[in-house]
Formats: sequence, structure tokens, C-alpha cells
Amino acid sequence: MARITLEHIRHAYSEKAKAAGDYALKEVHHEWEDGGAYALLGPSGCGKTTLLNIISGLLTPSDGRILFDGKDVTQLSTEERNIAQVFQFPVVYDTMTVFDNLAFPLRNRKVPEAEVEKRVNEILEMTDLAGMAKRRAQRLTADQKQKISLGRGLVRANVNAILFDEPLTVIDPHMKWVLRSQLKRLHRQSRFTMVYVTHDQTEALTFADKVVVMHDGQIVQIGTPAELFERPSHTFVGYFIGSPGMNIMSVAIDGATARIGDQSIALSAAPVLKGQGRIELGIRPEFIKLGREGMPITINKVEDIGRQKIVRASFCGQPISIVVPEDDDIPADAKVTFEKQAIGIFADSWRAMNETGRQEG
Ligand SMILES: Nc1ncnc2c1ncn2[C@@H]1O[C@H](COP(=O)(O)OP(=O)(O)OP(=O)(O)O)[C@@H](O)[C@H]1O
Repeated sequence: MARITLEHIRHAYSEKAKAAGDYALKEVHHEWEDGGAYALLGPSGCGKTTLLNIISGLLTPSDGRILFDGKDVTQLSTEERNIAQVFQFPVVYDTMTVFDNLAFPLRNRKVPEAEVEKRVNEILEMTDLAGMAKRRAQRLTADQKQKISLGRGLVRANVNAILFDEPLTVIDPHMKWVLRSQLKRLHRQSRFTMVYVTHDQTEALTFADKVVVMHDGQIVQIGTPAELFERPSHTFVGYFIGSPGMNIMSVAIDGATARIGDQSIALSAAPVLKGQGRIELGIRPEFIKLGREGMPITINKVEDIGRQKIVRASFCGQPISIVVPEDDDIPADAKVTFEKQAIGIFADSWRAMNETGRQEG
């Protein structure tokens, strides 16, 4: 297990890169705790795999250093970094039995056979493969094979970190849920440092203690699931986390008041805004109250999603979504109020500070 330090890391696939836009990974400067469970979350192309490959040693960054427990490993191979990896598609030896596939990383490192037996049996239980330990891997289904890959990643007791690259893509939905919970439990027991790449917010939020949200080659926030939901640092986090995502509206700010069209919305404090950037107000659909009091909206559509309804509406010409409990009435001339504490003000996409220096919100 190791603390992972990413020291001013940048990466461009072209040697001619100069401008920030030429970098697949813009500057990353962070320290990840020993024993933490981190998820790298973001849409396709945002740089997750590039960052993971830099951590694993498959890729040497164009700039910066990577340290494990303070030791510079930037030039070390994957093997020398002593990490385990689980990829998107299964990597198994078809002619070996399930047991031997799981035992391979241990036998390869000359672990005594009694210890191999003990660890492999634990992993067989955990991955639900105990009933097929003696079968050859060849005839197994894709998701059984991927469970072997997961098991192989978890079987060694002394790795610095385990890296997972979208490991549940080929697993069926029910088993996905089971394996995710098992991985979380295993993390609590073993305290391995784990880094898990995914573009699926449910996967990230259920697996990780800390979610690293990436957008356009940058880390825009590292936080617990609650922090990402309640206090997104960037409009992208507000929009990407949550379903539906945060409502983001263009506003003008006048002291502790936001103005949208001819409406005035009271803020909990006046945000401090430097310069004349693009100013937006963010509020999650769960914190807009719909009723007969407040500011007028035009309802365009109501989606019934079981225990809740999602109201799609226009507010001062801007689209908004509102989450309403299933049994609430939706008046024809509905009005809205915004919960003051749940409002965030963003300047050029980043959360602005309020007068006391705290992040606005
Ligand atoms: N070998 C490569 N050569 C050139 N450009 C690359 C290479 N690998 C990735 N890129 C580019 O770098 C950027 C980041 O890609 P990366 O694969 O890290 O993103 P990702 O978030 O992991 O996406 P996905 O979820 O689709 O794998 C993308 O614009 C991609 O096109």
C-alpha cells in the first residue's frame, strides 16, 4: 500500500505540444492517501486512462514526477512499481483452471503453496467462483472471465496499489452491483490504495471514498460523494453528478442578490467576483420548491420516474428541472422558490467565494 503523489504532472501525446489545449492531461498536482479508494470519473476522452497509465507506468508523463510513499517512481516499469491492474476486458489463461489463474500472480512470485491455497480460496468465495475452481477458464462466460481478472488483481497481499480500468463493463447489471459492494468491503478490510476508472457516476459514488472528477484533461474536484453533490467546485461537477444534474443559469449579481430577467433571488451572502467573467447561478433540482408562491415558470413536460416526478420548465427563458415528490400536486400556474443555502454562484465555471472568504453557497 502506498501514498501516491502526483507532482506537477502533464501529458501530451504529441512532442510538439505547446498550448494548454495540446495536453491530454493538463497540470495535475495532488497527493492521494495511503489506503484510499479513489474513483476517476468523467466522460470519454477527459484523460482518465492517460492518468491511470501514468500511475501504472505504462506511460511516462511529458512533465512532472510520480512518487509512491515519497519515492520517485516516474522512470520505473509497471513491474517495478509493484501494482496490480484490472482492465476493461478479461485477461485470463484459457488452458488453466480458474484456481490456477488466480494462483498465477502468487506462484509467479514464489509465495508458499499453503499461502497460495488460503488466498485463492478467499478470492474464490469473494468472486462467487468457488463452484468452478477446477474448471478450465476456456468455456466460461465473459463475465465469469472478468471475475477471474478481478480476482487476480486482488489476490496479492503486498501490492502498492490496485488499479481498475472500467472493470465492470462486461459484467451483467445484477452482478455489477454485487461485485461493487464486494470491492468496497474488500477495500475496508485490506486498506489497499485503489484507483478505479469509470464514466459511470453510480459506480464511482458507490465504490469510492473520494471521487476525482475529470473534465477536459483537468481534475475539477476531488471530494466525497456528498461534497460533490452539495458543493460542486465547478459547473461541470454540478451538471455531471446527479440525475438530473444541477440547473445552471446565467445571472447578474448585485451584492447579495442574483438577477435573472426581471426576477431577484436572495443569496446567503454577496459573492466576491474578480473581473467580468461569465456569472452563473447553480441550484440542484431537489432544492427548488414548486407551489403557488414565488417566481413564475412555464411547465413544458412532467416525467414520472416512480417515487418522484421531474418537471421540465422554463424560468425567465432558461430551461430548469425540478424534482417533485410523487404525491405533490403540480398547479397549472406553478411558481418556484429556490432554497437559499443550496444556491452556488459560479464565475467562469468555478465556484465563487463569498464575503467571508468561504466558498459561496
Ligand atoms: N495513444 C494516443 N495518442 C494520441 N492521443 C491519444 C492517445 N490516447 C489518448 N489520446 C487522446 O487523449 C485524450 C484523453 O484520452 P483518454 O483515453 O485518457 O481519456 P478517457 O477519459 O480515458 O476516455 P475513455 O473513457 O474513452 O477511455 C483524448 O483526446 C484522446 O483522444
